[in-house]
Amino acid sequence: MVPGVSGVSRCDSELQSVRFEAEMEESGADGDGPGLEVVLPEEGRETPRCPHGPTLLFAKVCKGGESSRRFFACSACRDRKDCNFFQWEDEKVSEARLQAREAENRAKRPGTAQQDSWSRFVKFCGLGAHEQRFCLDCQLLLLPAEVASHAAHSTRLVGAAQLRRPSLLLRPLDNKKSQAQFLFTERSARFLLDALAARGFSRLLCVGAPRLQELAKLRSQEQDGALKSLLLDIDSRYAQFYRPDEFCHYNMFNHHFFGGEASSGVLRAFLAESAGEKVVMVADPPFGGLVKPLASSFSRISELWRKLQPSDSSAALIPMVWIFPYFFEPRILECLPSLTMLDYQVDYDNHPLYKHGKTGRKQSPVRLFTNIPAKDVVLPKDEGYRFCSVCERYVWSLNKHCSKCNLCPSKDGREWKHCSACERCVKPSWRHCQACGRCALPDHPCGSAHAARGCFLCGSLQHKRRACPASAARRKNRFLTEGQSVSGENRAKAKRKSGAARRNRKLSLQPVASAGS
Ligand SMILES: C[S@@+](CC[C@H](N)C(=O)[O-])C[C@H]1O[C@@H](n2cnc3c(N)ncnc32)[C@H](O)[C@@H]1O
Ligand SMILES: [Zn+2]
Ligand SMILES: [Zn+2]
Ligand SMILES: [Zn+2]
Ligand SMILES: [Zn+2]
Ligand SMILES: [Zn+2]
Ligand SMILES: [Zn+2]
Repeated sequence: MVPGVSGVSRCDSELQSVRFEAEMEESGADGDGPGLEVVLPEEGRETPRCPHGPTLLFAKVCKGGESSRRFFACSACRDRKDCNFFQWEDEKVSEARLQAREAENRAKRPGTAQQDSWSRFVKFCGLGAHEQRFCLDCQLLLLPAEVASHAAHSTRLVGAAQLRRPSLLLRPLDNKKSQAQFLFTERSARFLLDALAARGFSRLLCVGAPRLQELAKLRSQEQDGALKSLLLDIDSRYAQFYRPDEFCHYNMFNHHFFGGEASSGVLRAFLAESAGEKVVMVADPPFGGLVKPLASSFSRISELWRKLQPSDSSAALIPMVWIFPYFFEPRILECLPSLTMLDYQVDYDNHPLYKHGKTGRKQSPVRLFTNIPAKDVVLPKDEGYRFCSVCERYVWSLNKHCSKCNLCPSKDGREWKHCSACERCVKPSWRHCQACGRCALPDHPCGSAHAARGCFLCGSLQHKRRACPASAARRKNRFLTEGQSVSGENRAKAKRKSGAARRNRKLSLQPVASAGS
């Protein structure tokens, strides 16, 4: 059976959404407003399942804090083509439909167990050089008996070097033709590995970071296996290249292991063996904005790690590096307050925009969020980073320390300037507007409702939605909420029913994080 490439669809709209967020951020919009929210249920409450594991519960937040009829949808796929699961929260589902759904979930579950993939790989490695064929159409290493059935496909010979670099061999996942599976440049991957090795970490848990895993493995082979790594990723093509203890087919939006107990046991064993060895998690999720479900999964990994540590361990979170755009900083810190954002700009080989060395808008917006003390993560001087002894962290060259704010204020890599009226540093393109009483872009809609916009829920100008007491009360209800965009016919139906389809289409590109300014 051909290992399926299970739906990784969040990424295509990510590029759009990241661009849009950058624009929104530039315009000073803060991302508060009406939107779809993910509601993480109380522990123990089961949600219906799609082929990608437990679904998430979505609610549309309306003005006044009311939320509309809630529905379940796929946690991993944004595109209906990849997963069209839809169910109203209060919908009664017939036994027949439940059974049909079960059958569909089973059928769509990738059929190749990790162990089978590994024995195929061992067989493949034992073949002669002229027999080692990879099918480009099916993205599959072919055993001799399978070659005939791929005769009409494009295939190529692969050697040991390619087998060690699956991220170069496999086509980066995309959908709607935009590049989606953004792979680290050698510069960024090498920096991460060096920085973590310098802190004494010898076990690397790569969540959604296949290239980091393969470079860690190569490095380990050069260093007598000193570095151990485990990859958790939804892209099951990687199963072809790794031992069962090196890869788990995993959904990071709901902490779901497609391989069941056997697979979650691999993570447990990896974390358990780490007693005495320092383990670090590096996660590079798609930039879609599901911060709270991600934080929840990372917290569950942390919980497992903590239980396996010697009893004197009091750390709440596993040492981690969460790689995400800087404008998600408020959202990430709201969920995991022990993380700090570092100035290091992560760049990607196959990203059309964000390349190292560019300036202004072309700089990568992707940063590291970590609970490793910032002063211990040495950012490379030759790339333009320096140490700020007041802030006790390494910062980007243009991030100048402001003595009035007493910090290095820049988030986006540009040099920010202090506004004495606002009593804070702002982006270089902003000007202080007397009418609005705050800094904004020169062409902002001055004095309009937009400029003076207060809390979306209660209308107060004193706070934004996230700080609204109404919103806090909702959270007290032991639900976590999260801005999220959803697409798909069924979901669009839900929006139309609530009379907001047009507005929400706009919202599907709306930032869920504030600009951090
Ligand atoms: C932005 S790419 C990061 C790749 C990383 N920069 C590297 O070079 O190793 C996102 C990764 O997350 C994976 N991914 C996407 N959705 C996922 C999900 N729901 N659960 C787990 N992994 C997912 C993708 O397959 C991809 O490998
Ligand atoms: Zn699904
Ligand atoms: Zn094929
Ligand atoms: Zn400083
Ligand atoms: Zn300042
Ligand atoms: Zn100002
Ligand atoms: Zn104004």
